[in-house]
Amino acid sequence: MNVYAIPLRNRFRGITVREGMLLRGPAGWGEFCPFADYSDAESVPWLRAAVEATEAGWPTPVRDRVEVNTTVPVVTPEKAYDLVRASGCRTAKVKVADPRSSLTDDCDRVAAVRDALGPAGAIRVDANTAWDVDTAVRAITDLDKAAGGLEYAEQPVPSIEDLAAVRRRVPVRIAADESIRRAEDPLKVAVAGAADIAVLKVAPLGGVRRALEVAEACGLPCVVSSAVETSVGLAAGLALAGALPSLEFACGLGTISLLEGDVCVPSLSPVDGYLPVLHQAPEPTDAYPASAEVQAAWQARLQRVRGFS
Ligand SMILES: O=C(O)CCC(=O)C1=CC=C[C@@H](O)[C@@H]1C(=O)O
Ligand SMILES: [Mg+2]
Repeated sequence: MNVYAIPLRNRFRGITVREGMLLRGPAGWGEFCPFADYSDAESVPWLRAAVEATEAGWPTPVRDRVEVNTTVPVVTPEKAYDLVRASGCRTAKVKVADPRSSLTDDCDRVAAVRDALGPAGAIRVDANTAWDVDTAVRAITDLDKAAGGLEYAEQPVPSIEDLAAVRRRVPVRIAADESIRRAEDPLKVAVAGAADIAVLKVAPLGGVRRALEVAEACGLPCVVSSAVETSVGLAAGLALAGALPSLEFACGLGTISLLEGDVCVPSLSPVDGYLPVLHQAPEPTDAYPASAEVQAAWQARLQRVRGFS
């Protein structure tokens, strides 16, 4: 059992260091890494996903590689341009609506990403629930213009009803992320009608098999996205993307470059915009060990979450 602490290259989701635990079992390695804002109860699916990887392994895939997007944090337009060019990806997901970034900043970042991708590239934005309906309509309209066309806007507003309201008022596709991953029962979320695309993350949904059930239940095209894990957790995301019956859009699994380093050598880093579907997570090294204090805190968290399940 390893506990890692890996600095992020740029602040992302309000964090500057990614921490988590790597667990090993008969089927291989799994990753347990709920973000700090997930309660013990909310972390139960994250543990189930790790245990699926260590005890059961993953279902047989139907494809052997997955196209991925590069993820652009809240950075300057120059940096956004360089990140996209360096990624080799044809799709970029741009974080917007951060408290440290105005709509004009967001439009400038998105325009720089268009320059970097060229006209054939696809740009999606993710507002992580930050807007109300009117703000979302205005912002999506402006961002769509700055991007020369958006592929979709991810979770512009918090509630399903508001997603539906925004969707009726903009010509851009709407994707649901938090509405699914933070729902009490993701199998029962009625996103059809409120969104065009479902974003699925293996860990908060409780594993690859469970995420496949959510995909079937929601009846929407799916995009598999990471929870900014090491290559061990990314392999689980790739197992889901590999097993989905159909996959129309690039997946948000090209996130290893958000971290300063990885526990696996080589890393699951996209080549020419694609990642391979693996049958098991790659073997981690003990790189980026967390301090004794952080290790103890994760051991305690694991025990508490085990007690919940
Ligand atoms: O989807 C991607 O391109 C990368 C993953 C990503 O953006 C996220 C991962 C984990 C937590 C999130 O705040 C964020 C998201 O909201 O999609
Ligand atoms: Mg999102």
